[in-house]
Amino acid sequence: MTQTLAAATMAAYRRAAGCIAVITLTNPPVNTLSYLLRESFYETFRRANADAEVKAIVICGADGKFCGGADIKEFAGKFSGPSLVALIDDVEQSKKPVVAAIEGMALGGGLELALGCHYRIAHTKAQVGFPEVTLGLLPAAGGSQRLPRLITLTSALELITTGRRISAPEALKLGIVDKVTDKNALDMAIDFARDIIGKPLESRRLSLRTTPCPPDVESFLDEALASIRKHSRGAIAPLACLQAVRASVYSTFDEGLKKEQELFKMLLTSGQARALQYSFFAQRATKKWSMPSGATWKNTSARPLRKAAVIGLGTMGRGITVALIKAGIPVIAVEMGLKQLEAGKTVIMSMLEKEFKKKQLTKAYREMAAFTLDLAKLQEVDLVVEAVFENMSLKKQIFQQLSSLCSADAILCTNTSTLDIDEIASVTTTPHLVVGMHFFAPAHVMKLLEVIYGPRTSPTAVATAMQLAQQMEKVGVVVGNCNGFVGNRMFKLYAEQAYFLLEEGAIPEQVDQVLEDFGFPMGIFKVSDLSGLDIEWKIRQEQGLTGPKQIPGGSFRHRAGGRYSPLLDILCERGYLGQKTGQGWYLYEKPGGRVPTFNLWLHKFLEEYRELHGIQKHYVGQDEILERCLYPLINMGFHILEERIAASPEDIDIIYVFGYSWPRHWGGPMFYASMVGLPRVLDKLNYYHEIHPDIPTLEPSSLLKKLVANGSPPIGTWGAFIKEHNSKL
Ligand SMILES: CCC[C@H](O)CC(=O)SCCNC(=O)CCNC(=O)[C@H](O)C(C)(C)COP(=O)([O-])OP(=O)([O-])OC[C@H]1O[C@@H](n2cnc3c(N)ncnc32)[C@H](O)[C@@H]1OP(=O)([O-])[O-]
Repeated sequence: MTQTLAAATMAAYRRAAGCIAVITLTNPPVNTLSYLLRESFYETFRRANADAEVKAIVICGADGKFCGGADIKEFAGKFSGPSLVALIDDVEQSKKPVVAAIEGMALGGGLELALGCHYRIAHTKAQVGFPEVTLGLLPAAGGSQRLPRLITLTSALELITTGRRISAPEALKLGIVDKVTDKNALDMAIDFARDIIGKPLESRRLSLRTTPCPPDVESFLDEALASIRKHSRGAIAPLACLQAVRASVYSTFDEGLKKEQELFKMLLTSGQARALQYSFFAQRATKKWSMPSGATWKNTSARPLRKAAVIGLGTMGRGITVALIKAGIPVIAVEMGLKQLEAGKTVIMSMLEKEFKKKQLTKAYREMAAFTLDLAKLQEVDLVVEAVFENMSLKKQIFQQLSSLCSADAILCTNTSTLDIDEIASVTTTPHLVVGMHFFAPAHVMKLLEVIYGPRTSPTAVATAMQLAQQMEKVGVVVGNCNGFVGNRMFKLYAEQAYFLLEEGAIPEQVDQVLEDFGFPMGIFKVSDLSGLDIEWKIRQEQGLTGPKQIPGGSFRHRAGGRYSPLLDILCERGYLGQKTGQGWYLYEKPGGRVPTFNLWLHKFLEEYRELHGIQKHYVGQDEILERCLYPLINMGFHILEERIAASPEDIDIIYVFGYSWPRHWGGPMFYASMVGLPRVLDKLNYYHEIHPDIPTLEPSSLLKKLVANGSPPIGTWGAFIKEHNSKL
């Protein structure tokens, strides 16, 4: 019965069952309540209300989607047209019963509109929620006042402050919707509307209710405040959401609405809301990948994947196997030795058990995982992910074998985090099918996937990897081939500066505190302890910076053409590898311990180290810690853009938000730079470079200098700027 309506933005009007007006929100692709739709809705709703033959009204959305909320793009401009608050008030005050028929989704303003209706009928597959907080906002069309009046305060607070989207059956349990159907929600809503004609509506108007409260509401709200403060990592929207919900408890509905508006205006003009909304669109933009050859997501098709293989069942290989199986792709998991195979199998099966139990999936996942030592089995797979140690000769050896064992059109992926994709591809007979798939640990949990193309990688291989990312519910970002690609190449400078700061007088606790106050869940030294210092140590060895393969020519504190901090190497040589050995930058109660405590040995060692090397200790303040750690990383981001390794600043930012826990409310490193102001970033880099001329990575990139010289254009125009100036840079 749901009709496909014309693609014009409008609130379409029709009559059903004689006396029911059906208003269809129509604004593809997700029926956002844009200015045009609000204007049209205002007129259409009045028409339905004024028509004496109409006895009840049903509101639905075109193409099986009720409404995706306010149009986020409009937040950046001047507000015009009828306000959503007033429209929803009209709906609630209507003397005729109004029923929302929710299919697809009712999010943000869409759910607020539904809450203004007297009844809500939802399709069982529909989702509802208030995601505003994830955009740095709060539900500001009465949602923060109506929801707590409808359901328990605990649930309302949880949904509004986290932005969690819930299924229709859960919404029914909580009392947000009145009925759920697995048939056509619109048909049901029309029948329902006919049945309630003439019934009293007062009790259905949520604005007339009071918020039901738990007995000791004050301490409940205080506890909620403390918990939000602890978990919000500096984000202001969750706290504003709490304040709005609090107003629903202590104020009248109208006063609450006023408070909601006040808080909304404050949030809207905050940098955090801009950053989060930028991040929303940036995430979607990464799907629209392109390669320098002109190949894009639009003109390239992915290969179908029926079966995959994973080689190497260490931590990464195990996570990747689970991620593939969760995405419905059967996997042949390969190891070189029986012991490793058995160990990998045991862990993978228990991970799968947990995953499938958690999601209550009944799939026969056991049959989707096969374990073998026999590489010949790889003949039957469409894609292989190699996940062995970060060692070039080992990887080359494996790819050579793959090349002769796999079918001629199998996509060959490497999970390297730093190594040259082209060199790996060079040993195969199908270098066009070799592509990097850089997963982040734990691979079955972390959302990011860097998809790396070498100079010979075909668009089909990239499209297939990106398609696979989507199938695994990951955020894929296509990047070019260079040492460390985008994420690790930038991260290296962040870590490096942190070590330099220790040499110059800082302590790990201080550095970590500043980074955590900025919004990282963990400071760099805690992260290093958690992942194990030896990971970086091995990479340094592989790069010839330390160890038996060290390239001659450097000195103790100067290698590879610049300053070098051997602190991490020294700790590793002494066996201080982090949590797993009970000591690293911090001290732990035992090997495998999780709680970092003050490491007296390290503090003494740092003093001795400075003395031995004649390093003048200086006071390292908060600003210096933040600027020294973040600005060189950002500077490398500009190099990466300039070299076209990343196609846009959005790609870099999404890599950082999803792969490196960059606080989302700061948008990502490149957006953060634009917020701080490019001239400031440039000045500070110049300043630090002058003080530390032996750290070449502090020297500002030519792109940064050029952008500043051209008046620091907005981030959205950097792509065009780079294209235009690339030849001159
Ligand atoms: C006073 C106001 C108060 C109110 O409380 C505030 C709000 O409501 S705040 C809003 C609260 N609402 C939200 O936060 C909901 C945000 N939206 C979503 O979560 C998902 O888009 C949704 C689940 C709806 C569909 O998922 P899916 O099927 O995977 O599809 P997709 O994700 O790929 O999107 C398709 C295209 O639509 C675009 N677009 C989407 N929504 C919006 C929007 N609101 N605006 C603008 N554009 C939007 C999106 O950019 C993309 O464009 P493109 O050019 O094709 O790349």
